[in-house]
Amino acid sequence: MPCLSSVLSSFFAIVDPRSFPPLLICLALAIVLSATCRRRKIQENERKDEAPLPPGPRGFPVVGFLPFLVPNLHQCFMQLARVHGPIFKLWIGTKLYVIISSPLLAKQVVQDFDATFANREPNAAARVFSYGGKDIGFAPYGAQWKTLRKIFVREMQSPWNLDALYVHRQVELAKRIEEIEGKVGTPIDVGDLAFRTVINMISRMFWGGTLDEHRAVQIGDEFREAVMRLMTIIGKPNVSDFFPVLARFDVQGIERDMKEVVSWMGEIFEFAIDRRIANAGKAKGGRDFMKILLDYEDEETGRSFSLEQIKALLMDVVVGGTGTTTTIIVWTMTELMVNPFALRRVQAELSEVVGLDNAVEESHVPRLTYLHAVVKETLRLHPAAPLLLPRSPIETCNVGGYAIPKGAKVFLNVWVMHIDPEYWVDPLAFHPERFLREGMISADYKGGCPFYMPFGAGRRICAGLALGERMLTYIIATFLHLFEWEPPHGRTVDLSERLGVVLEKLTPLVAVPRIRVHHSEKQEVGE
Ligand code: HEM
Repeated sequence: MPCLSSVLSSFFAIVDPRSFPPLLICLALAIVLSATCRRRKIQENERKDEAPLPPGPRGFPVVGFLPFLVPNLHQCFMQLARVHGPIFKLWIGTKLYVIISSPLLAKQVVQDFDATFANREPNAAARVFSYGGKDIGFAPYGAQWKTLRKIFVREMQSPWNLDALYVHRQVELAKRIEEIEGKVGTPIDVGDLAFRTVINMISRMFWGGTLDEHRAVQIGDEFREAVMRLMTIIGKPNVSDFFPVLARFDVQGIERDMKEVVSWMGEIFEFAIDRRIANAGKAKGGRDFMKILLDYEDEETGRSFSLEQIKALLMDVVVGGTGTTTTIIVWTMTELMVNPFALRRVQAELSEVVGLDNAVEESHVPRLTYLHAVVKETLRLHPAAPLLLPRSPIETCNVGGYAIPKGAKVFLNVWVMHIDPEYWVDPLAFHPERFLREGMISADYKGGCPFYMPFGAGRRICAGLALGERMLTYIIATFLHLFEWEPPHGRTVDLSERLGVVLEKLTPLVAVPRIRVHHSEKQEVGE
């Protein structure tokens, strides 16, 4: 919900007061009444529970803190934490938001009270996106979420299955390499390149090569367009979320726009599912993701996944998996371009482990120790989701001596924890070596270290971690092994950031590739 301060202006721009005075008066009354009732109810509960609500800025009547929020919420929340402390609250309309900025309190949420906080409450756009919470990312904590997540994490992304699907990642990466070779010496938008690599890898792992090449390429392109549109819609602040009483009016048309894109993507998914069923048995490279979903039958009830559940999961993967992975590829390349010493060290390691006569294989990746440290350091400074995905406790819970009421939206500002000087030496410096020290062994991606959680933690930790990590390291290693990357003549690389749906670079990373290892010496990809 970036740039929330624009909500009111866009709201009043849509609902012209001169043309709808009675409607406007009714809406205003409804807002005031519902805001007052909701806050009073929560404050009464507070008296009953005795624990106070966390401190926080006062804001205006009715709209609360809404007019004061600025873009780059993670930074805005850091400033507020300096004044109000490591746990503070904000009222925005009738919704209560709680922001946690200290590893010790975050640990209570994702470890001590993990089950209570493993719930999510999707906003209006996310409800449409997830077919009413039938996916993994926005589903409430419960049996349906557990089953889908179990199949996705344990079966679809088991090491065995990911190994079996390696050929698809290899084929897609080889295509991008050919493309880069055709553009050597000319500037390339690295974000666009990374995005196309990731989305095509993901699509191919789903359809398992059962679509003909032309249609597969077309689907990749269509997804790219749809994902971009979806990201813009999801990122728009929505007055329906702050005043649920207004949700039925969809005053900004956000739900309407979301329904349009979701139904468009749904049609592509249905086409691919039909083709997958028709081509059963023809898939190459192991059990593709779609087959696992289509074959699933619950052991006790014999029930399979519904079409909507499958489409909702596909939305998570196509949208949740691409933006995050792409932005981390871009940030890693950016950091290496401004830190030539680290770049030289990564490339020296690649020369040693992979060899100058070979292409990178995924089997090389576990031995690229320094590259892993570089990626970890990038994820520390530029976590793709700096506030994670908001949690919503299923019952009122006491954290750090404060009550977090049932239904409040809780953000963990991991970005601030990743640069907390109490836990990190010289926290703002890009220094991958810190992850090679012995004491840092616990700072992995599994969420056990409360001051380092780039993939989240607890039951709701990223469900695509295994796949995301594989794609990320394989793509970066290949780009850096085969090519040298430099900014175009006279241009510098900057590190400014922007929080949209993910934390991305404010300006695109444009770089000029030059051959480092020659194509003729590379291994052929066997499709
Ligand atoms: C570098 C890549 C990625 C990063 C940094 C990343 C990060 C995250 C984070 C921070 C969360 C929220 C966790 C929390 O609230 O505790 C999340 C959730 C999620 N991610 Fe990822 N992610 C990445 C790649 C992927 C990929 C490739 C997929 C799918 C193939 C994926 C699917 C999901 C899903 C489904 C959830 C929701 C989990 C749930 O609510 O149970 N992610 N991710």
